[in-house]
Amino acid sequence: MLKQLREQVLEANLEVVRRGLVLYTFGNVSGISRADNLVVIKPSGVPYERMTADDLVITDLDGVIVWGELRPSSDLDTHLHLYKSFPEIGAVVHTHSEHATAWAQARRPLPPLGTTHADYFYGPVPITRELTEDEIKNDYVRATGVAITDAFGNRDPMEVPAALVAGHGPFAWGRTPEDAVHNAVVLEAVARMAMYTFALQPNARGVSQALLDRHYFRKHGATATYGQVKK
Ligand SMILES: O=C(CO)[C@@H](O)[C@H](O)COP(=O)(O)O
Repeated sequence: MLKQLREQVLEANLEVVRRGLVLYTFGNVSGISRADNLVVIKPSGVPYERMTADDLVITDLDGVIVWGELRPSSDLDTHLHLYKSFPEIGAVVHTHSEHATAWAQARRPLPPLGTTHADYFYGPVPITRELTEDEIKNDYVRATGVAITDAFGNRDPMEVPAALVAGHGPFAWGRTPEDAVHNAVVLEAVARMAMYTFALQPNARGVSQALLDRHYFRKHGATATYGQVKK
């Protein structure tokens, strides 16, 4: 079932390890078939070096397992909430990559300090609110997704395809599993650069709106000019 998507999701899970974003079994990647309303996600706690496309789990948007032998990732309900709230996304990546997690633990949004950030994220990467005790006790995983969507309000999640979950770590997303991993890798890089920047200059300021616009829209949207014209 959904063999091609399972292979893409497996490859994305392996790529976050190769890129140094994931230790042991931390983190998880999923992808959705919008045509079928089915989600393919990593199994919980299975070492990446042993994982195959047959170990992945397929669920519906209510989390009911429709294919697979193993238990799905323990973060499944966060992924499902993001798919239901952000209809344009096709994949979700969660890691505990060190620099992005440091910002999440510091409860600080990640400001756009330079053009590397502006090429991918049209403004600050938001930090979520603290969850209530009730949310933590009764529904932590889904509430994590709700806190992410609360942090976006009316902002377009495709313009800033990531969020930092307070006291936890980063989530990133994209149109495909490959695209979502790319965003997670860049998020970690800009989080690291921002830490160095503040170490060197504690009063560092963000890029101007003009520079943010120039860099973001050269790569995204109808006016994009970056790269090659597709033939
Ligand atoms: O953030 C967490 C747990 O809070 C996860 O990243 C786990 O560390 C990985 O869980 P599985 O996806 O293997 O269930």
